[in-house]
Amino acid sequence: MERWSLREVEAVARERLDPAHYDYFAGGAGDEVTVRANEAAFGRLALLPRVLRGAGKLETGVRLLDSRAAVPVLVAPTAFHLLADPEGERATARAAAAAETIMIVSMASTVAVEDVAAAAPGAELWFQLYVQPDLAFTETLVRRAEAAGCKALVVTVDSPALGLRDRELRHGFHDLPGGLRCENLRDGDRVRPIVMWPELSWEHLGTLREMTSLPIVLKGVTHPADARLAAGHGAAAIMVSNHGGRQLDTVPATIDLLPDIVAEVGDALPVLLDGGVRRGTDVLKALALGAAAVAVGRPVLWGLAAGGERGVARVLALLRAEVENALALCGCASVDELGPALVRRPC
Ligand SMILES: Cc1cc2nc3c(=O)[nH]c(=O)nc-3n(C[C@H](O)[C@H](O)[C@H](O)COP(=O)(O)O)c2cc1C
Ligand SMILES: CC(C)CC(=O)C(=O)O
Repeated sequence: MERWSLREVEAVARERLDPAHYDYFAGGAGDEVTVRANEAAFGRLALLPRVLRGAGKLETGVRLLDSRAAVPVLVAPTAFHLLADPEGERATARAAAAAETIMIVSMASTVAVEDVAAAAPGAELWFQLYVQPDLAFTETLVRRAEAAGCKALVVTVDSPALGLRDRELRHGFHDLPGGLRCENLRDGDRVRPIVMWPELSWEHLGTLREMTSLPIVLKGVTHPADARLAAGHGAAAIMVSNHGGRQLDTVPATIDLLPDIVAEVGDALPVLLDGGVRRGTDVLKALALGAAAVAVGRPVLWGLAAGGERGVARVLALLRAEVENALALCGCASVDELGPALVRRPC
C-alpha cells in the first residue's frame, strides 16, 4: 500500500470495486452539490501559521466522552464493508485499533457488532443506530452494542427518509448481493429491513436515554437551533454531519456550518464533524474552528477496497502523519493549541 495520498488510494479502490459498489460508496443525493461542497469548502479556508514558538514534541491525542483516540480522526459509520473486502468490518476494526482511534460501527454493518468487537480486541468502538419504530427491537440492538463493549451510541438523526441517490437508482442497487446481510438486523431466522423512521422526534431521545447509560451522540445536526435542542435534551455530544452529502442535497458544507454551531453549544458539549475530510490540514481547520475531532467515511472504504486491513491502516497513517506535519508547521505542539486565529477565509 505505498500510496501517498487518499486520492491515490481512491483511484486503486475504484479499479478494484464493482462499478455499482464504487458508486454506492462514492455517490450522494441529487446533483451531489453537497458531496462536492464538503471537500471544496476546506480548500477555500487558509491556514495562517505562527513561527518561532519552540513547540517541541507533538501531542495529537484527544479524550472524547469515555474514550480516547491517539489522533482526532475517527472512523465514521459506513454500511456494507463486505462489499469492499472479504474481512469487511473486522478488517476496519483491526486497523482502527492499531491506529488507536475510535471506530463507529454502523448498524448496517455486514459483520455483527459482536464479531467486529471479537476481531479487534482493545478497539474503541461506538455503535451507530437508526432508531427503529419497533422500540423493543431498538432496545435489543442497544443491548447488543453495550454487551459488545461499545462505549457510545451514535444516533443518526438526518435520515427520516433515505436520500435519493441517482447513482444507486441508475445501477438498481437496492439489495446486498450474494448472501451478504446487515447482520445486526437478524431477528430469529429473518433479517429485518432497516426502517428510516419519519416520526422520530426529540421525545424519543428521552426514551433512548432511559434505555441506556451509554453517552448519546446525535449525528447529522446542521442547524444551530437543533444543536441547542440536542444539548437541552441530554445529548452527550453532537456530530455536525450532512451524511457526506447522501441525504438532503444542497445542505451547506459541514466546515462552513461548524462555527455557528460551536458558538451555540461549544461550551456545553463536544462538537464532532464529518464530511469531506481528506487531508491533515482539513483536520486542523476543523479543530481550530472548534471541533473536538473529525470522522472520515469514504476514505476508510477506499482503504478497505484498495488493501483490506492494511489499506485502512494506510489511510489512517497518512492522515496521522499529515496532522502531525501540519501541527508542527503551524507552530503548535498539541491539538489543544489550535484556535480560530489559525484559519483565514481569503477574500
Ligand atoms: C457508503 C457509505 C455508507 C454510509 N453508511 C452510513 C450508516 O450506515 N450510518 C450513518 O450514520 N452514516 C452513514 N454514512 C455517512 C457517514 O457516516 C459520514 O457521515 C460521511 O461518510 C462523511 O463524509 P465523507 O465520506 O466525506 O468522509 C455512510 C456514508 C457512506 C459513504
Ligand atoms: C444502509 C444505509 C441506510 C446506510 C447509509 O446510511 C448510507 O448509505 O448512507
